[in-house]
Amino acid sequence: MTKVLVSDPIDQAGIDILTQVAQVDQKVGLSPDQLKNIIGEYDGLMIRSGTQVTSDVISEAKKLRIIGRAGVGVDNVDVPTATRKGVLVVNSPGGNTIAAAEHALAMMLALSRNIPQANGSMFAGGWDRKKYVGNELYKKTLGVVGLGKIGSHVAKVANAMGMEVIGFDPFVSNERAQQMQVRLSDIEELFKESDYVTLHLPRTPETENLVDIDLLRKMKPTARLVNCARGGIINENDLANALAENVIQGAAIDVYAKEPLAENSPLRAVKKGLVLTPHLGASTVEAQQNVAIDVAEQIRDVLLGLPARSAVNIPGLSAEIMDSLKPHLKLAETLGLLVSQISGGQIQKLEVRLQGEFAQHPSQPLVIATLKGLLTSALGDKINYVNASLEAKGRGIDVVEIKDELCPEFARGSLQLDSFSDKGGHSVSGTVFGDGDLGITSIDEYPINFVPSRHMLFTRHRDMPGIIGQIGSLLGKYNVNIASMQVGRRIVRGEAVMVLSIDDPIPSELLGSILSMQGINEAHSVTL
Ligand SMILES: NC(=O)C1=CN([C@@H]2O[C@H](COP(=O)(O)OP(=O)(O)OC[C@H]3O[C@@H](n4cnc5c(N)ncnc54)[C@H](O)[C@@H]3O)[C@@H](O)[C@H]2O)C=CC1
Ligand SMILES: O=C(O)C(=O)COP(=O)(O)O
Repeated sequence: MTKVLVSDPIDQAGIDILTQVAQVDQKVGLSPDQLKNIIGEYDGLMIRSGTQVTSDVISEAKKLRIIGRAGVGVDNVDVPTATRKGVLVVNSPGGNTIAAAEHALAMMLALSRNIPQANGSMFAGGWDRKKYVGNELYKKTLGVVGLGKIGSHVAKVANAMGMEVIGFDPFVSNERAQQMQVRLSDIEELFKESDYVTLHLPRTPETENLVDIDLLRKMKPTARLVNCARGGIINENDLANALAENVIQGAAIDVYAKEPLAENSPLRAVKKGLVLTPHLGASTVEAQQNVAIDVAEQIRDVLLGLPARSAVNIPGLSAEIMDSLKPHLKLAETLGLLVSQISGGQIQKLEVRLQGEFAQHPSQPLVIATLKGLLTSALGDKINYVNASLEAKGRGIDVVEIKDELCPEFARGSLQLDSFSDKGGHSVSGTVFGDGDLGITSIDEYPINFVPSRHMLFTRHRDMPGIIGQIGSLLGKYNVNIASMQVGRRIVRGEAVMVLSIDDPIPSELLGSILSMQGINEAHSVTL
C-alpha cells in the first residue's frame, strides 16, 4: 500500500489529489523524534515550513521517494541528504507569490499608517488621532533586495503606487531591471537611499545575518524595514537594538531565525515601531489551494512513475523536458547500462558525445540519464535521476560532455559513450528512429545495427570461420534461445564484434565456456 504522510496543515484540495493514489495520514505537530520513528512507513511526505526534514529523518526513511514542499522555501529540508538518498524534493515555486508579495505590501502600509497600534488603542477604548499620524508611500524610495518572483511583483505594485524602486539582486541583469522599472544599486547604497527596504531573497550561508547593525546604521533614521522572506537574514538582536536606539523608525517581520518565535525573543520585548506576524506570508485561501494542488499533483505523478514539474534536486529535468525527450533519455540510459556491462573494469572517465540532433537538446538530462544507466548494475534501484550525478562524482567518474552539431551518418543524430577504465576503453553509440524506436549503431567503433533487447550476449572475437557456429551450439546446449544476431567488422579476418539477442540470461558457466573458446577475446552477458 502506497502511503503519504502530511505533517503540516495542507488545503483539502491537495489531500483529495493524494488520496487518488495513496493512503494519506495527516499528522500535524510531530516532534522530530516522532517523525523519525514513523517516516520508514511512507513513500511520500508533504510539508510546509513547520516540519524540519533533517538528515536524521531522511536517514530513517526506508522507501521515501518524494518530499513535497507546499510552498517555495526548502530550507527546512536537508536537500543534499535527500539527493544522496535518491529522494526527490519538489516545491511550488509560483503558487504563493502574490500572497507573499501582498503581505509585504500590507506590512509596509501597516507600518506607515500605524494600523496595528491604532487598532490596539481603539480596542482599549482610545481615540488617539494625533499619536498615529503616518507617512505616505507615494514618492518614497523603496529598496527591494531580491528581484525574483515575489520581489518583482512588489516592485510592480510599488511603481504603480508612485514609489521610486531601486533593487539589489546579483543575478538580475540591467535589462531585466529596466523592464521592471527598477534601478539597480549595490546593497549599501540601497540601504542608505531607501525610505523602505523589503527583503525577498532566500536564506543561504551567504545571506545569513546579511542585515546586521552595520547595515542598519546605514539606513535613514526615518526608514522602515520589512522581512517576509526568511528568518536569519536579519540579525534579530541587532534589529531589536536598532529599534530601541532609534537607528531606524520601524520594522515589520513575518519570518524568524527559529520558528515559532521564542517567547523570550528580544523582538517580543521591542516597545515601539515593530509589527510582527507569525509567518503569514503564504497564508491566503488562494495561495494555500494553489500550492496544495501543485505539490499534491507532483507527489501523485511521481508515485505513479511520472516526472515532476518543479523538482528542486534534479537540475534541468522538468516534466516537459522528460516528456519531449522520452526516447532520447531511454537511449541514454540504455547505452549507459550497456557500456557498464561490457567495460569489465572500474570506469574512471566517461565521454558523452551528442551529435547532430542530440546536440540541439539540453545536454544535462541526457548526461544524467546516461549516468543512471551506467550505475544501475552497481546500485540497482538505489540509483535514480536525483542522485545519479552525485553518485558518479562520489565514485570519481570524470564525466566529459562533447557536442558535435554535425552528424553525417544519421539524419536524427546520435549519442555516443566512450568509457575509460583500468581495463581499457569501450565505445557504444545509438540513435532514435522517427517512430521513437532505439537503435544501437556501433560498438567499439564497429558499425552494427540492432534493436536493444532485455538479454544479450556481446563478444569480441577473431573473424574466422566456425566461431559463430560454436557459440550457437554452446547456447543450444544450455537451452538458451537466440532471437537475433548482428556482426560487425572493419577488416576481413581481423577482429569482429557480435551481439546476440537472447530470450534468457546467460548462465555464468556458459559465459565461462564461451570465454575459454579459441579466438574469443571478450564475452559479456548484458541485461537491460
Ligand atoms: N513569508 C512567507 O510565507 C513566504 C516567504 N517566501 C520566501 O520569499 C523568498 C523569495 O521567494 P521567491 O521570490 O519566490 O524566490 P525567487 O527564487 O523567485 O527569488 C529570489 C531572488 O533572490 C535573489 N537572490 C539570491 N541571493 C541573493 C543575494 N545574496 N542578494 C540579493 N538577491 C539574492 C535571486 O537572484 C532571486 O532573484 C524566499 O526566501 C521564499 O522562501 C516565499 C513565499 C512565502
Ligand atoms: O513558501 C514559503 O517559502 C513560505 O515561507 C510559506 O511557508 P508556509 O507554507 O506558510 O509554512
